Amino acid sequence: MKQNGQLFVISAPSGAGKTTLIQQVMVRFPGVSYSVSHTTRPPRPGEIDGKDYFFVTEQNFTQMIQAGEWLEWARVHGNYYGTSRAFVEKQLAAGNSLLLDIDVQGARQVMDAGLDPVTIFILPPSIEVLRQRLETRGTDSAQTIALRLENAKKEIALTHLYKYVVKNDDLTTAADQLCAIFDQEITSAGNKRKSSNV
Ligand SMILES: Nc1ncnc2c1ncn2[C@@H]1O[C@H](COP(=O)(O)OP(=O)(O)OP(=O)(O)O)[C@@H](O)[C@H]1O
Ligand SMILES: Nc1nc2c(ncn2[C@@H]2O[C@H](COP(=O)(O)O)[C@@H](O)[C@H]2O)c(=O)[nH]1
Repeated sequence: MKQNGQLFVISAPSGAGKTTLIQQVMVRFPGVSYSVSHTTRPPRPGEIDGKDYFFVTEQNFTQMIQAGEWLEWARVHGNYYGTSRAFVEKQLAAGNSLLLDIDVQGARQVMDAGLDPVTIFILPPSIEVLRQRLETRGTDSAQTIALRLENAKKEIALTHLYKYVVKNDDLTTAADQLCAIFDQEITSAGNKRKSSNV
């Protein structure tokens, strides 16, 4: 596949703050588009179909697995999530850069797909802080929070797979660090393109 755009992959345990941080990156880097995932999870209050996720049935999702339509997919915290292969390939071939907010299982599939992603893991200050953030957000049941915290420990054990790790303790500091990574990677890809054109 011809690839001119850059692919950024961000993963984090649920509640670490990646959605909050990604919103800040999107404002500061309008040339990078957010890849809207598909999920079988029910929408949270305020979530919009087509903006936050494409909300699909389990039947639709599994049909798309069989048809090979996912670039990556995974069962995360009891629901299916996936990224459309056609969407990503079309955007990258058109020279557009994309940001994927996906879990560790999906990130591993993208790392193996030959798309040379810039991989970033957002780390919470501690499991206790993660619990407080999920409880304060108030979007998940106690049972869901317990499951997400258990999964967080397994995800944090895999941070070594990522090129960058950003700890989200103070929000402004973490957002600045994340933006510095985007700045550096976009500049470096631009320099590579220039030198290959000489
Ligand atoms: N640095 C921070 N300090 C304090 N609270 C924060 C910080 N970053 C995010 N939060 C809050 O923590 C909660 C979880 O953040 P957010 O929804 O962005 O997490 P997430 O990683 O996207 O979770 P999920 O994967 O479940 O969607 C939110 O209520 C958010 O406002
Ligand atoms: N493998 C994939 N993981 C995804 C995708 N979209 C989101 N996610 C991850 O799922 C969890 C839970 O998200 P939530 O919105 O239900 O809190 C989180 O880690 C996301 O990063 C995807 O397309 N593929």
